[in-house]
Amino acid sequence: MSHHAAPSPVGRRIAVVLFNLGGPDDQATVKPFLFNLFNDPAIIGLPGLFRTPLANLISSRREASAQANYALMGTDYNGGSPLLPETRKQTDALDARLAEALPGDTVRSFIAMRYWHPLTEEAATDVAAFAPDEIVVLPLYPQFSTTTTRSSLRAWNKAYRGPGRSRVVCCYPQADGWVEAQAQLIRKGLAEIGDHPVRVLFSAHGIPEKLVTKDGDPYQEQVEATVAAVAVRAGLKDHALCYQSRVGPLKWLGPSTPEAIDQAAEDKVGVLIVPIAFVSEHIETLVELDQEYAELAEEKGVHPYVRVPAVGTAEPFIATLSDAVVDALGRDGIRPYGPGCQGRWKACPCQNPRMAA
Ligand SMILES: C=CC1=C(C)c2cc3[nH]c(cc4nc(cc5[nH]c(cc1n2)c(C)c5CCC(=O)O)C(CCC(=O)O)=C4C)c(C)c3C=C
Ligand SMILES: [Fe+2]
Ligand SMILES: [Fe+2]
Repeated sequence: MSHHAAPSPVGRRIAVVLFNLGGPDDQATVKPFLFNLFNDPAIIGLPGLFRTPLANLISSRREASAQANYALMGTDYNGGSPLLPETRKQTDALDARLAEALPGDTVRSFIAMRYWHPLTEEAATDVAAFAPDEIVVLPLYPQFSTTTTRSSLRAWNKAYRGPGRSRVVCCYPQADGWVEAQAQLIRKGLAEIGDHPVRVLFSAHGIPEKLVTKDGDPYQEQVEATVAAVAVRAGLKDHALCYQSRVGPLKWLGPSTPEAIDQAAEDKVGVLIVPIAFVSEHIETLVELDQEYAELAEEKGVHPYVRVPAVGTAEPFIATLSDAVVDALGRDGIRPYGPGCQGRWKACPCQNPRMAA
């Protein structure tokens, strides 16, 4: 780890651009947020002529139930998403760490959300005004997917018209601090549970299966790589991977998280559930995992059902983000951070230019 680099004599201006999905600010912005999501060709792969009316239809149809789900997170978030405030905590921690790691440079993080404010286009304007010498693009998605990181990368490349030399971190599925942060949280969860027989259930956000089989999306491969690394680090005996948040008519990656909970019921084990593709708390952890699936587990007699928090500002995770920035400044192009894929992930953007553009 290289977070105590020598002071830079040049005093560079460095912009770190962090990608995430974004979430509504309040109940009124749930629908336009959903519209932006479903109008993304990375989410619905149809020409705009068909996609845009469909996005209108789906966002209207889902509005009321999505609003109700956002409201379940309580009044702290105005009936909207905690994603932006949680992401700000991470950028504050990252800026503090980078100020130490790169003394003499002026480093600033910018949040670029894909579907709600601060949108990628706004971040691009802010970064241009900062007039950086160097730009490091760093997704808050450890695993690369065409639906998340590539979609944001395309939006960023289209929007950014300012100065600076750019490097892109495509992914960091096995970065040391990321894996360590997960392992620490799991050990703590297991200690709280004590002697009950329990399965560690890694739950990742799903994607349609054909993105992997037909389009070569490396997401599944990279999620599996994270799970393998964390399972070794935490010394797990009984663990499984499943996929949550299925939407729409297509076949998604499986097994689904509800199916995995059924399996735990059959096997008469409790569940320690671990969000493995999200780095902060939001509707998919606070509502789907903590409320919907907790109820399902209760119904099925899966006990205990305990959920590990997302890594958030856990020290080893912020160290990974900071080290990834320092590492990226020392090389060119688009690369993963951490134990490199060394060609193991065929579709990794560093091997496969089609994935990166
Ligand atoms: C690894 C992260 C994510 C992947 C991959 C992803 C793919 C994906 N998502 C949808 C549809 C929805 N996602 C929604 C919310 C949401 N998704 C992610 C992350 C990934 N999505 C996050 C962090 C959030 C939370 C935002 C928040 O407000 O807190 C939603 C809206 C909420 C809901 O109604 O459940 C939808 C819809 C698809 C279709 C997809 C891949 C094709
Ligand atoms: Fe999603
Ligand atoms: Fe790679």
